[in-house]
Amino acid sequence: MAEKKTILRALAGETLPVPPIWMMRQAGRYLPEYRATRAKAGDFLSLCYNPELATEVTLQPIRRFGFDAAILFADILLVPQALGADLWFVTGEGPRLSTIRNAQDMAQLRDAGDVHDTLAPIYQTLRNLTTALPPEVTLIGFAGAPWTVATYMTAGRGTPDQGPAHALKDGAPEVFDALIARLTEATIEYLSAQIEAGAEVVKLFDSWAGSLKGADFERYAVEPTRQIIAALKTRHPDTPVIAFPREAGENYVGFAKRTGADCVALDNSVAPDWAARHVQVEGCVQGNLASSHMVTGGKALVREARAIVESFSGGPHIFNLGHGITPDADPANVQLMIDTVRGG
Ligand SMILES: Cc1c2[nH]c(c1CCC(=O)O)Cc1[nH]c(c(CCC(=O)O)c1C)Cc1[nH]c(c(CCC(=O)O)c1C)Cc1[nH]c(c(C)c1CCC(=O)O)C2
Repeated sequence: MAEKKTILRALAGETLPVPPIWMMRQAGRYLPEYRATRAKAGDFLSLCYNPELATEVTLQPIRRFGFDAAILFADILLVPQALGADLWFVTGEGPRLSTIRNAQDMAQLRDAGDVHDTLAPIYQTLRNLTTALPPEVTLIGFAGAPWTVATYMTAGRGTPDQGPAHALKDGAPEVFDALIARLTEATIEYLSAQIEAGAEVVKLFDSWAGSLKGADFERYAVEPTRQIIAALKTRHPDTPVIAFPREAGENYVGFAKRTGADCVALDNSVAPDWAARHVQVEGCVQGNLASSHMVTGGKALVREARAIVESFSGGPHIFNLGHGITPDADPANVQLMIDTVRGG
C-alpha cells in the first residue's frame, strides 16, 4: 500500500519534518484560470452546481502549485439554499439570502434530511475528484458551522458585527435555537454524504465564532460543532475533522478537546508561539500566515512563513493561511510561500 498521505499523517498526530500545505480559497479569483472557468459557468453559483467545472477549478491550484490537499469547490451558503432559502450573489458585494426572523420563517424551511436533492451535484464533484486528483493529494470536504451559517440566514447577507443573529438569539431564543438545531442536523447529513462521495477530511468553517463570548461561545460555537463531530464519528470513525472557530482567541484553548476535532485551524490574530504552547499541545493545528502576505510578498512573507514553521515544528502542523486568499493576491507570492515552507 502507498504511504499514508502527509495531511492524514499530520491529522493523526504525527510531527512531520516539513508541514504539508494547502490554502483556504486556493481556487479563486486571484487565478486567471479560475476567472476563465467562472466566466464559462456564467456566475458563481452555476459554477458550484456544475460538477465538471467545479472539478476543474478544484484541480487548478493543484496543477499550478502542487498543494498537498484539494478543497471541494462549493460554498457554505449552499446548505441554506438546500433548506429552501433563496440565495444569490451580488457582484462586488457578496451573498444575499431570504431571512429567518420568526417561527413562520422557520416553518418554511425543509427538513434536514431533504437537502440531498439540491446538493447532489456537489457529491458528484467529489466523486469526480476521487479519480481526477493525484494519489498523494488529500481531498477535503467542508461545510459552514451552524452559528456562521445562521448569521447569514438571519441578516440575509454578510454583516460586520453579526447584529441580526445576536438580536434573534437574545430576542427569540426558541426560534434561533430551532434554526441552529436544523443547521446542525443538515450539516451532519451534508458532511456524511460528502464523506460517502469521497471526502477524506472534512472542515467546519465557523468564520464568525469570534463574535460569540462566554456562555454564548459554549452554546453556539462549541456545542453544535461537538454534536456534528460526534455524529460524524459514529458514522465515519476514520474521517478526521478540522474545526475553524475563526477569531476565537482564548477560546482556541481546549477547543479540540471540547468538540472532538482532530485539528484546530488558527486565524492570524493568534501568535504562533502562543498557539504552539496552548493549542498545539492538544493536537494538530493548521495555519496561520496572514493572507495579506499573498498580496505584499517579499522578505516579510519569507520571514513570517519561516517563523510559523519554526514555532509549530515540535508537533503536528498543516501550513495554511489564517483566512482565505483575496482576489488581489499575486500567484507568484503563493509560490514563494510554498518554496519557503518546503525549502526552508
Ligand atoms: C463566510 C463564507 C462564505 N463561503 C465560505 C465562508 C467561510 C470561510 C470564510 O470566512 O471565508 C467558504 C468557502 N467559499 C468558497 C470555498 C471553496 C473552497 C476554498 O477554496 O477554500 C469555501 C470553503 C468559495 C468561494 N465563495 C465565494 C467565492 C468568490 C465568488 C466569485 O468567484 O465571485 C469563492 C471562490 C463567495 C462568497 N461566499 C461567501 C461570501 C461572504 C462570499 C463573497 C465574498 C467574496 O466575494 O469573496 C460565504
